[in-house]
Amino acid sequence: MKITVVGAGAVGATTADNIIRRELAEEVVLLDIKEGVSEGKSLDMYQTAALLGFNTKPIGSTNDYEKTKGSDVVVITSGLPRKPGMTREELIGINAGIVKGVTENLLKYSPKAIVIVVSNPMDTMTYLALKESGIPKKRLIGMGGALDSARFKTYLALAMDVSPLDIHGMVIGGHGDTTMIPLTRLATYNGIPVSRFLSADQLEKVAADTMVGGATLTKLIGTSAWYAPGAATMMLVESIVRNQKRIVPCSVYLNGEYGQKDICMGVPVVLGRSGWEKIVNLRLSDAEKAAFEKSAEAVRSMNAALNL
Ligand SMILES: NC(=O)c1ccc[n+]([C@@H]2O[C@H](COP(=O)([O-])OP(=O)(O)OC[C@H]3O[C@@H](n4cnc5c(N)ncnc54)[C@H](O)[C@@H]3O)[C@@H](O)[C@H]2O)c1
Ligand SMILES: O=C(O)C[C@H](O)C(=O)O
Repeated sequence: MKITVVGAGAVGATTADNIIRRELAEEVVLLDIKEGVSEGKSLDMYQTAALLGFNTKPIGSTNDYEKTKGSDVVVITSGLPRKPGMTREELIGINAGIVKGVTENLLKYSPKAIVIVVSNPMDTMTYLALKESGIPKKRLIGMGGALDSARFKTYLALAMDVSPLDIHGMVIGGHGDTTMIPLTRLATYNGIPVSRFLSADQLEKVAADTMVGGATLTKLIGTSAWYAPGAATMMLVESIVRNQKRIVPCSVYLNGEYGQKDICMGVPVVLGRSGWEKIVNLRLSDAEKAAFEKSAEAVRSMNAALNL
């Protein structure tokens, strides 16, 4: 198994680090345009092997795609992160060009790879990667819902003062401050609805905090987050390479599912060795359906800005 991560910045390096620690491949290539950075970070990571005990080898590459040849899974994290006060959508101008070029290069050397898009605005970058590359839809996955769901579970666990491990819940819709849909109605504490433990006001606050989870961290840190994004991306890679068939909300191309066509946005999918294997059809309430439609409208208007 060979995995490539493009972008050796905060998210890319953290993703690669998590992947090698869990030995999800024999080789992990980390590629960046900045001279020496991916080589340096890869060597630094490999120097933890003797301390942490793993055998996966990280390989750095300064923009040399030959080294990525034959990758089974490729992850795209290259692109600008937002600064405090910005929306993810404001990154579209610069990141569209980066994602387009990187996708082309990756598929030239790894035409059969499963592609995971992380760069923001993620749903639109996933759509762009699909339209520009023509890659089969089941091999293209946008990472956002896994992270948003982890934040949702964390805020629920904090409000209930319990372990996040015992919380189950999903966030679907777009990966934007106003487009996410935390599915509070379906969230449980080991199978027991969370509404048995938290008031409607508390649940509303958890949902609101989840939606601005990325913005909150960006304001605190000065740039966007990387620990949970890197772990969430690794979790997608793990479900794919170990064929775990986990159900994870991911941004995938919809062709009528959830009432939407020709758009990539977050819905629960089963992730296995061939990519996303099927879309799980949740029975949404009328309010959730309306929120999904509103979210799709916003994602669609962002896609229109690509002028494809
Ligand atoms: N989808 C999500 O849930 C999620 C979560 C966190 C971050 N993000 C997004 O991921 C992206 C990266 O965030 P970050 O914090 O790692 O940023 P960063 O600035 O730390 O790293 C980005 C890296 O991309 C590299 N890069 C730029 N153009 C490139 C190219 N053409 N080829 C190869 N590498 C190139 C840069 O040199 C830099 O090292 C941002 O767009 C951010 O908004 C998405
Ligand atoms: O918030 C951001 O801009 C980065 C990422 O999408 C996140 O949710 O952490």
